[in-house]
Amino acid sequence: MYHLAKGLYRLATSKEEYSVILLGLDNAGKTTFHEQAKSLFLPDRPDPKLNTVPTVGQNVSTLTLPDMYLKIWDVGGQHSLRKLWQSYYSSCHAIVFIIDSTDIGDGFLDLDDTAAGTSAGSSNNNTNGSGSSGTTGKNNPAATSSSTTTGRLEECRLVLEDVLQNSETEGVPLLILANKQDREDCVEVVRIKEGLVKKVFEGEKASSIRDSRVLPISALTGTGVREAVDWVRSRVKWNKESRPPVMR
Ligand SMILES: Nc1nc2c(ncn2[C@@H]2O[C@H](COP(=O)(O)OP(=O)(O)OP(=O)(O)O)[C@@H](O)[C@H]2O)c(=O)[nH]1
Ligand SMILES: [Mg+2]
Repeated sequence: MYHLAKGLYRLATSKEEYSVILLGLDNAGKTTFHEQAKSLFLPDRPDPKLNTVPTVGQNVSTLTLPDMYLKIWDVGGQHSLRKLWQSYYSSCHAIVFIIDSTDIGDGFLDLDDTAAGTSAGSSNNNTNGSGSSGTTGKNNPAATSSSTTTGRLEECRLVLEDVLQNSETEGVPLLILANKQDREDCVEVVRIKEGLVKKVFEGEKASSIRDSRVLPISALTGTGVREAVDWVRSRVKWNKESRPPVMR
């Protein structure tokens, strides 16, 4: 009788739990984003700790959303730590890839384009982002020149491609966050979509076309963090047949 009652109680009170991993180069803003998400969605609404230090190892928290628990894995992005990421792939339900929009030059891989003789043409993916639908003078693609410094754009591309090419991430929803949009020197989200993201998706195997989106955020001010969590929430549910949640 006790076991039956316990079982019924568990059934009535349990929720689906999904896991999301935060990836991106070191200094991209993963831990800052994680802090803001915790302050919005942990039951005790803690103040975000914004004086972060580089992550070695992992920070984990479980956000409480109305219809699920969302477990966040915030891992270190330093070069030597990236090989550890793959151990999370098979159990994650979504990937959030965070980009420092102030450390990617002008946002276009123009040297690569010139060498390969390609342009950012139509790509075979369903990436659809939000944000402004035009470019400003400050980020006008026409102003691109091969002498423009590209920051860590190429590194970012290679790392993102490596994540997407791993068979264990196939079909997993991907949210790309163009972070640090509060800064004057940031590259706009539309440009990141048209440059880096389009390029990466052009290389993706047709079989692994995934649900994806690019959103602008400022992890430091918290702008866009709620929308990012909302997107992940809806997509892990849509994808639950491929990657079922655990009950908790
Ligand atoms: N201006 C601005 N600075 C930010 C933003 N997000 C993060 N930063 C700063 O960027 C630096 C790195 O942030 P972290 O969150 O520690 O970066 P990380 O991706 O966790 O770095 P690793 O743990 O080394 O992989 C810190 O100085 C943050 O304050 C943002 O949206 N705007
Ligand atoms: Mg960190």
